[in-house]
Amino acid sequence: MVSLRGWQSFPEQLPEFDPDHTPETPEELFLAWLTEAGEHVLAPHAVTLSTVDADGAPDARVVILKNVDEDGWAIATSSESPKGQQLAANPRAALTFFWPGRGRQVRVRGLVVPAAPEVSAADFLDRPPASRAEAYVGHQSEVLSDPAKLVEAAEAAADWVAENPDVAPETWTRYLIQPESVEFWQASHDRQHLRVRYRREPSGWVRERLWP
Ligand SMILES: Cc1cc2nc3c(=O)[nH]c(=O)nc-3n(C[C@H](O)[C@H](O)[C@H](O)COP(=O)(O)O)c2cc1C
Repeated sequence: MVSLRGWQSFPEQLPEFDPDHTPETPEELFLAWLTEAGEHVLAPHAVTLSTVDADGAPDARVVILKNVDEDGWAIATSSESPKGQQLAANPRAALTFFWPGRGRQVRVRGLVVPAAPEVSAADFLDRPPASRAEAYVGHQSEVLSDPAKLVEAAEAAADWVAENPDVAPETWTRYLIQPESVEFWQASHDRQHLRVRYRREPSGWVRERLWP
């Protein structure tokens, strides 16, 4: 039996965070934390996307954050994937970033809207050819009973992309998570972890400290 005790969670030296002096918007603070994390950890833009299926059961997987601006926090995937179908039925999601090397977590909850088709197409065409071909392979999360079929489909997808470099599949979708709340969590070695939540109100963002 592997012992799960005694493993170190965070480095000795944790970054500074002053919860009483935060920017007005969560996007500003997030981008500062993301940039800082990028100097220390791999894939700082990898994020757990949680959705809910038609039976109300939660589901979660890691995706890549593509952008953050006033339109929302962007991720991209196939609308035919399980997560795409879940978002069509229930357009709510959570994003969870965790950067152990910085002792930081960011949690985003909100509504999800698909970006305009031309934005999704631009997202797709911006991908390297191998990533575009990967998307054309399709069948994401279906059972693969014969691995030879994947090799065949990958070759056909690569040929298709080479012959159609300007075409994007209609199913490729950029989704925008529009936050209702964003919480920042900073580990502290005295266990009085610092938490600040931004909550969207009609008048703007409300910032509040949370008990750890
Ligand atoms: C680091 C990392 C990044 C990933 N990025 C994406 C992504 O941006 N889009 C995507 O559809 N899947 C991405 N995946 C794969 C997903 O985690 C998942 O396996 C796949 O999308 C199927 O999810 P679903 O069955 O819930 O739809 C990534 C996986 C990892 C580990």
